[in-house]
Amino acid sequence: MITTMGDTFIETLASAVEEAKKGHRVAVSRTVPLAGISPLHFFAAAGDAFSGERTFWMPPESDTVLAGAGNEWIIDTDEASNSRFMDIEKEWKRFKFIRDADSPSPVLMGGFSFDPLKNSSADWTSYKNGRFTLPKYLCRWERGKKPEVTICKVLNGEESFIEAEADFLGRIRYIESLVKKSGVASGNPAPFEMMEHHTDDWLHSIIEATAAIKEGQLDKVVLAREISMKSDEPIDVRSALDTLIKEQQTSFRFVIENGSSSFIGATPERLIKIQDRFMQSACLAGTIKRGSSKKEDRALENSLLNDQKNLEEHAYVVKMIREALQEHSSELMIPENPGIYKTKNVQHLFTPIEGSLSEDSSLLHIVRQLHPTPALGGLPQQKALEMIRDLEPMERGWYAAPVGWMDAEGNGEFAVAIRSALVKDHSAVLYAGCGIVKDSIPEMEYEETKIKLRPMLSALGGLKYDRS
Ligand SMILES: C=C(O[C@H]1C=CC=C(C(=O)O)[C@@H]1O)C(=O)O
Ligand SMILES: [Mg+2]
Repeated sequence: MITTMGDTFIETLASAVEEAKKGHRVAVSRTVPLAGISPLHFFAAAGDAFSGERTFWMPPESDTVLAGAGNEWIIDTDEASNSRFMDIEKEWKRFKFIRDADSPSPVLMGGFSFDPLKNSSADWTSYKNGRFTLPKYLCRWERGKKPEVTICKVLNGEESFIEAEADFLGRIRYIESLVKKSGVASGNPAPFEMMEHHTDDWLHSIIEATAAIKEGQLDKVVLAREISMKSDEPIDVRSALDTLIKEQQTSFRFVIENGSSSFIGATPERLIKIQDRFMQSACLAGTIKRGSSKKEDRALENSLLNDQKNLEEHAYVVKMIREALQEHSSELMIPENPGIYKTKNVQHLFTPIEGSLSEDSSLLHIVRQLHPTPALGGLPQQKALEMIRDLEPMERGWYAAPVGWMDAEGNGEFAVAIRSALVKDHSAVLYAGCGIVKDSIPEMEYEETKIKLRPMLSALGGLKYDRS
């Protein structure tokens, strides 16, 4: 662990202080090694000083894990139109980033609401229609590299070099103190009460949706429902995250804290990843359960690969993402037929889409263009959104919306926040939805949502629940 500032960083900091005095919005950062601390340990240990200001991102295969603590800066928006995406990008680009040559770019972590035109629930108010944090401390565990932490400070133009230096030294000491803290053991989740809401209305809405589809009003709509949990004790997000890390290894495990709320989930569905102007998206739609033996699992996989209703659900997603990404890439690579993507609880039809990003495009351009894909909204997009507004008895908040991270060099990744829950104090709301096409059968879609609720139910401490 490095305890001094280092000569080159002193120069870097001095020039940052000067730039800030000229009126630039400067983010100065320094990256130091981070030895002996796992992502979960960091998340837990940072809770003492930064509860409500932590973020966590662990993709499938855990290639690059990010954990942030402390809100050094917030970029957020209440904008209800699609310009919310570019508003965030514009604010991010206002920063002048100053860092040592070998230090990676600072990272912004956060996400967007599903539908700004139906987003007034008090539970979600603080999350807004777009909200990102620039963490004070951003830890990074990258496969094949030593873990490190980027300490980031936004200068206000009034600080002297001496003040800025003292502040940085204090932050380096804070990181050292975290490493020494022992990991907090997970307790067993407390007993809880489960409530399922509007089940009959939800089942009826599927009948209405299939009727509208058969009339030709639209091709597909994704309808979601929520269940809520009340516990005798405050819900332990750290322990839920621990379970998701262990049980949901093929999903993006994320936490976005915001004051007393935590949005947590394990979603298998990537929306878009951009690394060095190469983009990767994924179509994930069409679902079947896992088998209890290898043989049964393969049989279920085969039946999903040949099931017309699920293939139709999936094909609309491929069609829309292909058309959207064609505008941002000259050559896209898309397999002709879907494959299978497995999580602990379900199997999905899966089509990856890849290509290089055209010059004038950016990560948030693509997020704006794709959200919501027909895996979360429907087709045509606007008609499906209207139907969701009309038929769903709840507000989605950030459920099924893009969450992720981006750096200052155009790289980043967003997933869609399904298999997720909003946790606050003693209660949690869990969400699950299903792609409805003309042949959807309400009871079967209901069973599908039950399987999709399992990862979060397991993480929060209960696997079973009964319909009320
Ligand atoms: C909307 C959800 O799942 C989507 C993603 C994959 C498969 C889906 C399906 O088969 O219906 C859904 O489109 C959810 O889990 O809440
Ligand atoms: Mg489905």
